[in-house]
Amino acid sequence: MASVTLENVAKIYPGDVYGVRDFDLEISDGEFLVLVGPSGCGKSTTLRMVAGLETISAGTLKIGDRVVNDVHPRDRDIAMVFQNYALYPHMTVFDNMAFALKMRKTPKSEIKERVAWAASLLGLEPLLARKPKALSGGQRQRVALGRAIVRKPAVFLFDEPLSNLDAKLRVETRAEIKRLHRQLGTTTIYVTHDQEEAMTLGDRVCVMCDGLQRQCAPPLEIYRNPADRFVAGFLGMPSMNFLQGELQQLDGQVWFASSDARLRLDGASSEWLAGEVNRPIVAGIRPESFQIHESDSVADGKSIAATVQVVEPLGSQMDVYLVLKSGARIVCRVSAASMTEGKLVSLLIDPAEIHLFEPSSAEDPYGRSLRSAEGELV
Ligand SMILES: Nc1ncnc2c1ncn2[C@@H]1O[C@H](COP(=O)(O)OP(=O)(O)OP(=O)(O)O)[C@@H](O)[C@H]1O
Repeated sequence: MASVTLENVAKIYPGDVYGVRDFDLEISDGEFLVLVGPSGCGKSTTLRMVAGLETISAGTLKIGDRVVNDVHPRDRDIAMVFQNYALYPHMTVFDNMAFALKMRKTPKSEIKERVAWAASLLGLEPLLARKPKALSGGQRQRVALGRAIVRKPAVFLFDEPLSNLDAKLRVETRAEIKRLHRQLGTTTIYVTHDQEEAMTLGDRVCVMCDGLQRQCAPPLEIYRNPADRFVAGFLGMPSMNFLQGELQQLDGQVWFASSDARLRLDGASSEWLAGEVNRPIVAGIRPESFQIHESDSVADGKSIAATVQVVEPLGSQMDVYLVLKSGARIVCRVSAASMTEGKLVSLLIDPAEIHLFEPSSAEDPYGRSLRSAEGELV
C-alpha cells in the first residue's frame, strides 16, 4: 500500500484546454478518496495522470515516496477498473483474472492461488470457466474487480465503475466495493459524477469544478459546511434551495430579507454579521431542513408562505415542490403525509439550518460560504 500525492499538478491539453489546474491533494495510505463533479470537471484527467495514461503538464505526482511523473503505467504498482469492464472476450474468467500475473511471469502455482483467493472474495468461483459473454453486467464488473485485486497493487483506481449497471446492482456493487476496501485496506481513488456514490463510499470526497478542487473533506463535513454554492448545490439530493436577498438589522437582530420572507438568523451569525448589513446575500436551505405546516399563517422570522405545486411520494418520505410569492421555486423533503396540491402552506425553518453565501460575482463565481470548513464564521 502507498500514499498518493499531487503537488501543484496541471494538465493542459493541445489548444490550451485546461483539464486540471493547481491540483494539490494528499491521499493517505489506505484511504478511500472519491473525486466527484459534473461532466468535464477534470476527474478522469486526474485519475489518468495518476495511472500514467496521461502525461502531466506541470507539478509533481508521487506514489509513496517515489516521484512517478515519468514512470510507465506498468511500473506504478496500480490497478485500474473501468466502467466498460475491459475484459478479454475470448478468455475465460480465470484467464482474464490471471492475465496480468502471467504477463509478469508470476509462477503458475501462485497465479492459481491468487485467482482462487480473489474469486472467493468476490463469490466468482462458479464462474471461473465462463467467457464474459456468458456473464451478466454485474458479474462482468465483479470479474473486472477480481482482475484488479489479484495483482495486490499499492493503489486501486476506479473510473465510474458502476455506471453501466442498473440501479439495484449499482447499490449492491457499491456495497461490495466498500466491503472489499474494508477487508483489503488498499489506497483507493474513485471517480464518479454520482454524489450519492461519493457520499457513501469516500473517507474523503474531493469536489471538482472547471478543473479545480472546490472542497476536499469527509462527506458529512462537506454536507454540513459546504465551502461555496457550487459544492452546496452539487451534494445533497434534491439540491439545496437558494434564495436571493439582503442582510438587514432590526431590534439588535440580523435578518435575511427577500420579497418572499424575513428570516431571523441564529445568534452567532447575527453577532458576526451585524457590521455587514444592507448588502446582497444568498441563503441556502436544504430540502430536508423545512417543516411543512398546512396553515396560511406565517410566523415572522421563522417561516415562508408557499403554495404546493407537486407532491412526489418516495415511500416513508416525499418531495414537495412549492412556489413562493415571487415565483421562486423550492423543494422540501419531508416525512410522508397527506398534502394537497394547490394549497397555501407555511414552511418552518430552524435558523441554524440557514447557510449563507456570497452572491456570484466576477471575482467569486462560485459564491463562497460565510462559514469556514470547520463551521466557524469567516
Ligand atoms: N484528450 C483531450 N484533448 C483535449 N481536451 C480534453 C481531452 N480529454 C479531456 N479534455 C478536456 O479536459 C476537461 C476535463 O475532462 P475530463 O474527461 O477529465 O472530465 P471528467 O470530469 O472526467 O468528465 P466526464 O465525467 O464527462 O468523464 C474537459 O474540458 C475536456 O473536454
